[in-house]
Amino acid sequence: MIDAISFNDSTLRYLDQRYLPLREEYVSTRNYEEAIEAIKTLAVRGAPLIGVAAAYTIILGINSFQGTKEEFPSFFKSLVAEVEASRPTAVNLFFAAARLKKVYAENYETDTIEALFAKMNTAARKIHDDEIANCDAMSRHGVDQIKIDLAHILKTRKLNVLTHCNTGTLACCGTGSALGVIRLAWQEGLIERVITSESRPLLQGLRLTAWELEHDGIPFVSISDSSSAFLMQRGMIDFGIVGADRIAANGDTANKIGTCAHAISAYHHNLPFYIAAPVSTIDITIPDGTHIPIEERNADELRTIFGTQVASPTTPVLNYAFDVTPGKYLRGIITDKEAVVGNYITGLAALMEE
Ligand SMILES: CSC[C@H]1O[C@H](OP(=O)(O)O)[C@H](O)[C@@H]1O
Repeated sequence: MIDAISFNDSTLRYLDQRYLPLREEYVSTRNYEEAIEAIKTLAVRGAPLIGVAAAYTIILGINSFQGTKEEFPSFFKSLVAEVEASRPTAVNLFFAAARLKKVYAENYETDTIEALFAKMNTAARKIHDDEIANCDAMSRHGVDQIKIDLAHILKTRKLNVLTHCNTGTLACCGTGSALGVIRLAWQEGLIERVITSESRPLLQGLRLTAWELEHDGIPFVSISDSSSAFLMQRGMIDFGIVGADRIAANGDTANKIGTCAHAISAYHHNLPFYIAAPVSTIDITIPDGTHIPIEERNADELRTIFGTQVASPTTPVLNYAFDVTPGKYLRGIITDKEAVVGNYITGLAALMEE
């Protein structure tokens, strides 16, 4: 499997996704500020992987601490705040920070600094291990749901699936969320072809998902984001499945910009459209998608294409990195615990109580 991120010998190592597929460049760092910059610039990206990167970044930070035990609380508080400010939408980042803050709160008074740091290291590694395991569980639940919902097509042929952005190993550490479902469905002989939309402006679909699918030998074709409705109209897409950055209690889901258009088109053509995301992406504290903070990114991400100026430097731009798909457009939300279909308010609440 692709080695997207690892942490050994107090060193964070990651595959810099900004240069894929043309360059496979690994970076190793012990500097937490460099790690924060890697999250901000999408050198590492993808909601689950951002959570893992955030956890390891906090470990790099505490490893750099030189003060006394009494000085640690204020250092730790500002360190976590810096990490949490790196990207606002993917709730996994905050989930990971909360896990480490919990270790701190439960052990600071009683432990030595060394013992506390060892427990935080263990917690960070567990977040990583859990995200890898989540992929396998999500894939199983997702394929089982597809076999139910698309049985009428599977009687006579394999399926063509649309996916958006990148939700594979580069985003999830394991086999992937939506791409993990697609990978397992391919292994089980259910997939004819994957259609991956480019995912402007940073082209996670055209660059990263294409690279992962090519790596696996899975047949695919890349399309412009605006092509999906036309392909659905022509019967070239049987269902869609994408990842998520934050899922509200009612199933409204924030994901890469462009997702909502795909979902509405699928709904119009009566095609199933799924979200695949670990439970660590569900934010049960917010009732609906209007409460999800949507990251706005630098205008030059639109005005240029990987360093080449394509629009006037003064062109006004709106560059939202995510949009929110209302739950009513979703056939199901596939998680590592189960596939939630139908009433998301009760289904997601029940999931969080398990
Ligand atoms: C399973 S990754 C979830 C999510 O993360 C991506 O965003 P980004 O590339 O900006 O980190 C995209 O929204 C994926 O669907």
